[in-house]
Amino acid sequence: MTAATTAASSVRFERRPVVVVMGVSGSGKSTVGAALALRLGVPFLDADDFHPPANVDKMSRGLPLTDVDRWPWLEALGAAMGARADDVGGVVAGCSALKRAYRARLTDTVGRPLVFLVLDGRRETLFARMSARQGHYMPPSLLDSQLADLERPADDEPALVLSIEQDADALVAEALDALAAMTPP
Ligand SMILES: Nc1ncnc2c1ncn2[C@@H]1O[C@H](COP(=O)(O)OP(=O)(O)OP(=O)(O)O)[C@@H](O)[C@H]1O
Ligand SMILES: O=C(O)[C@H](O)[C@@H](O)[C@H](O)[C@H](O)CO
Repeated sequence: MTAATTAASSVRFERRPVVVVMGVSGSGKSTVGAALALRLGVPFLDADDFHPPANVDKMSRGLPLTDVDRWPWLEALGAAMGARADDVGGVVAGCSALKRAYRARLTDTVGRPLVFLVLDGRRETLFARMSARQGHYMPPSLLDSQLADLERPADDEPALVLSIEQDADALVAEALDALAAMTPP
């Protein structure tokens, strides 16, 4: 079942949803975000594609990113989200957005109301999914640093929380239901 924060209950989009699918590595941001964007008929932006090579190199070597590494990356993603939202009225991005300050920076850069869809679940589930995944630069050894950095959205942040202990289709269906209430008919 979807849990919505108080702030999320008052979000209304002018045209189509502007969404950040967030969570730690392995939570399903790319999988769920891409499927959700397809169903909404809006572009999908994967934050993985916005990292400078130095960030990817660092993560590949098993080193967690710092705030300094993440600010320019968040700003680049936020700017691209704002441009897509201006063009087509909505956009879905998949981005870890682990800390409150990162979400605030993204929101400021996008320059319009957005909703954070939080993919949350057990460490065991996350570790198993990261370990089973092929050909991704992010090693499972970085999961604990991701969980240590994670600040779950507070009640005054516009967020919907979804459990990853269900399949991706069910997650997308829940997200569509919740977003429908925020979108004009
Ligand atoms: N709800 C789900 N049920 C089962 N498997 C899933 C689910 N969501 C994602 N997966 C699988 O788990 C793995 C991690 O998913 P995905 O790559 O989408 O996560 P991510 O949050 O984008 O990770 P990263 O931040 O590291 O890029 C993938 O192999 C994906 O197929
Ligand atoms: O904030 C971060 O530490 C990074 O963005 C990571 O979360 C990766 O981008 C991604 O999750 C792995 O693919």
